[in-house]
Formats: sequence, structure tokens, C-alpha cells
Amino acid sequence: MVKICGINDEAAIRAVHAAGTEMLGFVFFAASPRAVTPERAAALSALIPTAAEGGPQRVGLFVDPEDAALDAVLAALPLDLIQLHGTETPERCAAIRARTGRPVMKALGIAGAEDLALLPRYAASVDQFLLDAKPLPGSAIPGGNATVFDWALLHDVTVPRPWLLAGGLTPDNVAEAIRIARAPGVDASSGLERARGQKDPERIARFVAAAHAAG
Ligand SMILES: O=C(O)c1ccccc1N[C@@H]1O[C@H](COP(=O)(O)O)[C@@H](O)[C@H]1O
Repeated sequence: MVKICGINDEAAIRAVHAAGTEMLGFVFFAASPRAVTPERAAALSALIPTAAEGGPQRVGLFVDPEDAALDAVLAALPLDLIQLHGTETPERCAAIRARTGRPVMKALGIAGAEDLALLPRYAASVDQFLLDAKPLPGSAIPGGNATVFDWALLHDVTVPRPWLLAGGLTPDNVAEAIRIARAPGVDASSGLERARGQKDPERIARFVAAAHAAG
């Protein structure tokens, strides 16, 4: 299972589809260099087949969203999954799942084994986990920072929901990351860019091929 996040232009979404990627992410968080408006995401999404037609699942990435922000995005395009990348509590995740009728993927920042203790607290309230590097102090955004964590922390962990590994993944390190973390899926953004916020179609193709081969 491969997710490419931060899709914000036509070449990138076409590359994601051509590579046979299972999921793509639109960032609805204004502080991100990859942020898109709901209208821009809808226009890009319309360029390739829907998930029901065999295309990738559309994931909406939010950071501590208000209900109105979720409603505005869902009115513009039919997301398949909601990614929550802020400080949402288990109760807020459950409320968003109920309100939107969409499955929820909760991102947890991992820096040490103690961070994995949160997994059981969220398990009943979410459908998937995204295990990402914990942002370094002073980071302007809570993800998408090309930060890697120690994948071996996950080697012997039973994650109580389907999950993706994220944080500083690139075409060159993704196979090793999958092997060490025993990850069933991966997600990448910065490592597939030619400049901050600008995806490179060639890196997308190499990343997806490497991840699928490793899986
Ligand atoms: O990509 C962003 O701009 C972003 C902003 C706010 C929260 C999360 C964000 N991205 C997610 O972060 C991880 C790791 O990204 P990277 O590969 O290290 O750049 C990824 O899952 C994105 O979904």
C-alpha cells in the first residue's frame, strides 16, 4: 500500500496514477507548502479515475480541523479517507469519523518507544494509523518535514489497525524502511520533490516501484 502525499499539480497526479499508487493525499492545511484549496483538489482529482474506477483513494490531510473546514472540503470533492495530522484526541477522531462518514487515519509522531503507548488509546476511534517522525522543535508544520525516525522501533510492534510508515522516505531508502519496520504500507512527500512543495514525477515513479517491489 503506497500513498503519495501533497499532490498539488497535474503532472504529479498523473504520475501517481500511472505508477499504480494506491492512495494520494491532498493537504488542506494553509501553512503547508503543498496546501491546496478544495476547488483545486477537486479539479486535480477529476483528471484521473476515482477509486471506484480503479484509481487511487483520495485522502484529505487535515490538522486539527474545525467541522466547517471538513464540510467545505467534502462538499467540493468526495474523499475516501480523512488523515488527521494534528493533536486530535481519540474522542475527536471518533467524532470526525461519525460526522463525515469516512474512515479516519490518525497520524502519530514517533521519536521513541514511549510514543507507541498511544496506539491502544486510539485503536477504537480510528481505522488506520500513520506512524510518522515526531516533528523537531521549531518545525513550522507537524509533518512533511523529511524527518526520519528509527524504523527498528516498529520491528516487533503489533499495531492494532492497518498502518502506513512515513517520515523522510525516498526512492532510495523505502525498501530498507519497509524491511526494518515491517511496514505494510508507506507514505511520502518531501522525498519526492524537486523543490519544496513541487513533486517530481520521476521520483514518484521510482518510489512507487521500489515500494511495491519491497512489499
Ligand atoms: O506534507 C505536508 O506539508 C504536511 C503538513 C502538515 C502535516 C503533515 C504533512 N505531511 C505528511 O507528513 C508525512 C511525512 O512527510 P515527509 O515524507 O517526511 O515529507 C507524510 O505522511 C505526509 O502525509
